[in-house]
Amino acid sequence: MDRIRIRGGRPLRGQIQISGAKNAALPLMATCLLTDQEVRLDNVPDLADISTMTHLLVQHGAEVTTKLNAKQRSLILNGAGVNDTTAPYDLVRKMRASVLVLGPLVARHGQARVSLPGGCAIGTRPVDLHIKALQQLGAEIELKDGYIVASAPKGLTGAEVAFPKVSVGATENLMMAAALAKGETVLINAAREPEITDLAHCLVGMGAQITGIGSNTLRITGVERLGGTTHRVVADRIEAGTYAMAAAITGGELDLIGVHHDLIAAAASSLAQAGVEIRETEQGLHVSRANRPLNGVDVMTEPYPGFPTDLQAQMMALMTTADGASMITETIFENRFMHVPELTRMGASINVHGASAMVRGVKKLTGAPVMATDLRASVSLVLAGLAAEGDTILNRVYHLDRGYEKLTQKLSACGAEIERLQDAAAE
Ligand SMILES: CC(=O)N[C@H]1[C@@H](OP(=O)(O)OP(=O)(O)OC[C@H]2O[C@@H](n3ccc(=O)[nH]c3=O)[C@H](O)[C@@H]2O)O[C@H](CO)[C@@H](O)[C@@H]1O
Ligand SMILES: C=C(OP(=O)(O)O)C(=O)O
Repeated sequence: MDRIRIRGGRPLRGQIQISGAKNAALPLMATCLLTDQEVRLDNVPDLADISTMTHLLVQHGAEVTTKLNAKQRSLILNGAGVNDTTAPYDLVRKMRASVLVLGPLVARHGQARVSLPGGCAIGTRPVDLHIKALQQLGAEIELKDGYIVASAPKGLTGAEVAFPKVSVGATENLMMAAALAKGETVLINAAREPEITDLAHCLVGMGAQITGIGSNTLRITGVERLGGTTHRVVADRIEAGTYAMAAAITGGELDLIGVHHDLIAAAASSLAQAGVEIRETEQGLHVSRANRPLNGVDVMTEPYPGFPTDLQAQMMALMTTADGASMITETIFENRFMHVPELTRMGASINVHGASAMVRGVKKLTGAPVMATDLRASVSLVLAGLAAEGDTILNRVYHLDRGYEKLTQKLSACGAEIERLQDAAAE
């Protein structure tokens, strides 16, 4: 298995092009199941999760073609030939976002058999909200042999759905299903993440009728059929936030190209409180901590527009070297502190009490062999390695391949000493 070796201590300087968002591209790809016309997605990142979603859609009978040019990667998806409504365990277990095919399949094909995703390193992650809400739209659903078996032979009917808890995936699944249901669906307490807004705009491009986009109440009037569209995937705010924190932890400065301040407002505000300068430029954002101290700040994860859980591990890595203490509270997932023991092995001082971690800044981190069990925990160790004295060897690099396009190339172009060691070369 590949590893990454980092020799820390070099401030990052330069430009990083921010890729299209994984968490926007995945639901956008599922929209091809709603129509027999072509959906073209531009600015799609080259990631393992995108390949997994491609395999799943092809397994359903969709055609997926990749088009590359110097500037971007596009996918052309065609769901005209969809003839298999099963999402098998082997693909769903690799990537939980596979459950996003459930709503489109049952809405357009009247049936779906989707493996239950199960838990993962960050928590139990049930899909009860997806199931209950689809039942409210008239789908008959039973759980059988580890699968969600859904049917709606006469189609779905719009309804008022009040989510008891904010869920990104459930909002996305229901938005796609409701777009083809009869009559009006109202989604109350819907998630408002930029990836949801992006999906809504794409659906509108396909002919869906949606109002309240960007708010927590979405009104969707179903249409008989949806058509094709061309849509550009929104910039990856989590990738941008990660590189902003990489600039900060190394005491460097970076230009992040292609991202807007609004997308990372909560993280930018925490970084500003910590003493990091962030300003908008014509092309994106300039992030700088050159020659400035870093202060400890308290952070609590919340649904958008709050501080994103997907940046919690990276923020914690940053806080390990701040002046003073920082309290980091995770409210979205029950088990998202898997990075703590590894950061501690690199010299960090962190005590976890339930959902909160008290981080006391230390003068320096030291390199170590480390590994993590999920994507963002893994990248937090990369950030720690960039700042640490000596060498860090990161194992289980496949987690990073799920969510960071060209990670080592982007960082080394900005002066990081980082390389990927392939199998045999790995120590
Ligand atoms: C592919 C993708 O976009 N993944 C993101 C998405 O995941 P995902 O869509 O899985 O996350 P949700 O917003 O659904 O989860 C939020 C919370 O609700 C709970 N829950 C969710 C559904 C459900 O049916 N029942 C239930 O109890 C979850 O266990 C979790 O505690 O949003 C998360 C929260 O911003 C991000 O960390 C993930 O990166
Ligand atoms: C948790 C994440 O992804 P997923 O929901 O696909 O596991 C993530 O992107 O940090």
